[in-house]
Amino acid sequence: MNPRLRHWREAASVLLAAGTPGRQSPSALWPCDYELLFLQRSSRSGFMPSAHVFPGGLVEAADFSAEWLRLLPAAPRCGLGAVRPPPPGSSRAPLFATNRQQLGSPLPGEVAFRICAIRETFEEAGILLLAPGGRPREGSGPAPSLPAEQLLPAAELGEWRRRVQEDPACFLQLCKHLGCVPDIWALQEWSNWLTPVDRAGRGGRRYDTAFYLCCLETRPPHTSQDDQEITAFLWSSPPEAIERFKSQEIWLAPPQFYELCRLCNFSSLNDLHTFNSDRALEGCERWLPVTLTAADGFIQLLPGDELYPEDPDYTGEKKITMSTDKMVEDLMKEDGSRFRSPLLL
Ligand SMILES: Nc1ncnc2c1ncn2[C@@H]1O[C@H](COP(=O)(O)O)[C@@H](OP(=O)(O)O)[C@H]1O
Ligand SMILES: CCC(=O)SCCNC(=O)CCNC(=O)[C@H](O)C(C)(C)COP(=O)(O)O
Ligand SMILES: [Mg+2]
Repeated sequence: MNPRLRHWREAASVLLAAGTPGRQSPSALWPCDYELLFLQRSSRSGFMPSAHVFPGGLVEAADFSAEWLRLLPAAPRCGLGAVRPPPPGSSRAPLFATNRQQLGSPLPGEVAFRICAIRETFEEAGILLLAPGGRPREGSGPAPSLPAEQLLPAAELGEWRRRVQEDPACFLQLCKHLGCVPDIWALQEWSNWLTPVDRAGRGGRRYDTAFYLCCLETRPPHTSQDDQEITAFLWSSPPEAIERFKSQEIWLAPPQFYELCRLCNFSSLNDLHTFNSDRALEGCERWLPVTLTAADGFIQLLPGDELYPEDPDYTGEKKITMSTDKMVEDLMKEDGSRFRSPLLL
């Protein structure tokens, strides 16, 4: 078995952004013309119960099925643009760089992870991110998105959703039935996060998650939680979501919080899309947060932070823990940490 896979379960997640033209921004300080989809996990979940996350989940064998190659365009990487080779001395995040053919998978990882994120978005939120079949979608702007309710009557769509939840292979059957394909071209690489060693879920599970960004040119599509894994949904602009987190109305794990802070650099959906169309060509680094236990709380260190270890313990086998007698606030002053307020873990 690939040693990497012993430690992490491969997963994909999508930051789904939709335009809100004309909507009065709730904060004059933080105007924003788009919202993001958050899903609240069940309180019974074995990993991050009740947290607000982006749609996503484990990659399934069906996401790597050779049958997708009959539906998707025959172009290299199914028409996905090539990511620039990493500069000398650095490497592409292993999740994206792994040679899937050597592992016996006919589909490149960059295609299969996108299919996974799109399938999970349908299962968890009832949103179908599809494009007409046959050839890569044209145009480089935000994705037009086909409204699911125009593709199928609601009852039929609900039945397909139930089938896909039971058997991920049914997602391919649904696409065939509709003459559509997962809109893999609308998903751009955004980031790659490893679950920290000390934050593993029930049974020690840790995830290696590909995060994608998908900007829809339309308003937020019809959304409905599955009432199983997901108990509620929320469309919110990044600054609003941060306010909700600070007031403890919602709880976000550090990766989601960090990504929201990055998104606050963009008040316009078009600017965000344009920025990431270029940035995505650079590929992603794999980030492992490392916990530093302070006298009065915890800090999650990230690559680039002064205190981030040079050789982080990726697997937890070295049993290295980091602790200090200092207070969180003092550490943050010293370190010039990117987080302006302590995270409540
Ligand atoms: N009613 C429910 N309550 C809590 N968790 C649920 C659930 N139905 C499904 N799940 C969990 O949701 C996860 C599936 O997520 P996804 O499809 O996004 O990968 C599984 O978690 P585990 O992986 O912990 O078993 C599954 O057990
Ligand atoms: C304090 C708690 C933490 O810091 S845990 C860090 C959790 N974040 C991650 O592991 C990275 C991103 N993970 C996710 O977005 C989700 O966990 C998921 C999409 C992998 C969930 O998968 P599921 O199969 O349970 O839906
Ligand atoms: Mg999930």
